[in-house]
Amino acid sequence: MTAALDPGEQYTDFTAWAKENGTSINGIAPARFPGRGIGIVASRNIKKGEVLVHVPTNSLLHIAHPSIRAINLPDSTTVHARLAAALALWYTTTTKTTTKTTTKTTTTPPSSNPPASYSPWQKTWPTPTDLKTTLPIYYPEALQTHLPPAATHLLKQQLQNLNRDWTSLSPTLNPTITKETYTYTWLLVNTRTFYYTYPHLPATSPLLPTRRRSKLTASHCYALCPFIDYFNHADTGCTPHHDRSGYSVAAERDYGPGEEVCVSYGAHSNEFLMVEYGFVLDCNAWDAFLLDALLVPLLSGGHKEALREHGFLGGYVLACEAETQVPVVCHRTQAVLRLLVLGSSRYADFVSGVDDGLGEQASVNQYLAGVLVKYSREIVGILEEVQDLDLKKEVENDDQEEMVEGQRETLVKRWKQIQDMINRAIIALQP
Ligand SMILES: C[S@@+](CC[C@H](N)C(=O)[O-])C[C@H]1O[C@@H](n2cnc3c(N)ncnc32)[C@H](O)[C@@H]1O
Repeated sequence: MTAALDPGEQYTDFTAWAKENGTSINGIAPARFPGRGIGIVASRNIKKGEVLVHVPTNSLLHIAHPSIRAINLPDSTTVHARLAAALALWYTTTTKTTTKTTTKTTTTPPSSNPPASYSPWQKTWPTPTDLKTTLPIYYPEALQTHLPPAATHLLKQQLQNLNRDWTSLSPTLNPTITKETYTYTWLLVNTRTFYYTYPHLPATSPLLPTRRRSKLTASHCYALCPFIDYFNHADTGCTPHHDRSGYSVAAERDYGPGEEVCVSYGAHSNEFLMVEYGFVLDCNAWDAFLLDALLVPLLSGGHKEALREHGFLGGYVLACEAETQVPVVCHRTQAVLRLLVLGSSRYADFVSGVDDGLGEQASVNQYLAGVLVKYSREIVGILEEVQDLDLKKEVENDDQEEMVEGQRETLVKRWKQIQDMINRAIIALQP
């Protein structure tokens, strides 16, 4: 069990503020966990099923909140962009006032900003440096170019989304908001929002991002939840719940005093956690490695056409059996391997269910083992390259050097996890 440390005075103030605003906190407190920032610790014995925290609807921050609605932004602005713009306005106003006046640290943001009374919460957000230390979007290019393939793809998408939001909003934003500040608040939204379907609003409401609840997609369903945003992630943790009354978290098992209580952000692989949240878990039942970068280059144009027709092009997953940690490949991978090894007619029999494909499993396994052995050798080279990179030339001072060394450590850790998964799969594929 990792020791929980006193998080500091601003967290005591924040907890008092949350309670004053109707949040009920039961048997837990914020604490600092080395390597994980702030998390939530059990302050007494907790029984499975106990509600640990409830944040009332009027303390949640989402785009239907009056303070966010008051900010005049183009209709086409995404929910993510809208929240990030609000936090950027708020952050810029507060930090500007704070630096100008040494004696007065509070500020009254313009009426379009979230209420000044939110400032005890804001003071507990991770700093820009905290995010720079962990998130691959801030890695130097030398490290970014060595990300595993699925992480590279996720980072590209993240950058596209950020740039789309910034490009559409920057002409209308207050000029004091720089791209750097907007990137920071956009990433705060990315790492701290919870899934929210606006249950306090009627099913058809002009305040819903799609006017009708039935039309909502995941990209519309974001809310910031003060206090609940201090739960760190574990692969099996408490599941946050929301309804008309607000957001809550109940214990999914018993906890002892001093134990960290985590929620699950979802069934995410370590590559997803790394790009979206800036960490990888040592033990992750949902971890997986995408084999697309290994298998797709082996396909001919005709192969790709056939796979596309059946909806089987890409998405080839190597995962681990949750209980035994034995590597397993998904059905799509079994299909593409049959196409590569046995040809189109046997592949067609397999995908149509005429043939269960078990008769040729040994030769299919052998083929995949060969592909994985080759990749395992490549990983040895990638690890050497990453460890030998001269990152000193990427930095300006000792603090930044420490930061990039931490980034390198996470990247090396992830590659070693992939190497381990691949090597275990090679063994499991042997006859
Ligand atoms: C919703 S916030 C949780 C509170 C956060 N630790 C803080 O200090 O404000 C999500 C962020 O917490 C960190 N985090 C969450 N779970 C983690 C874990 N299991 N290990 C390391 N960092 C974690 C990551 O930086 C992530 O982006």
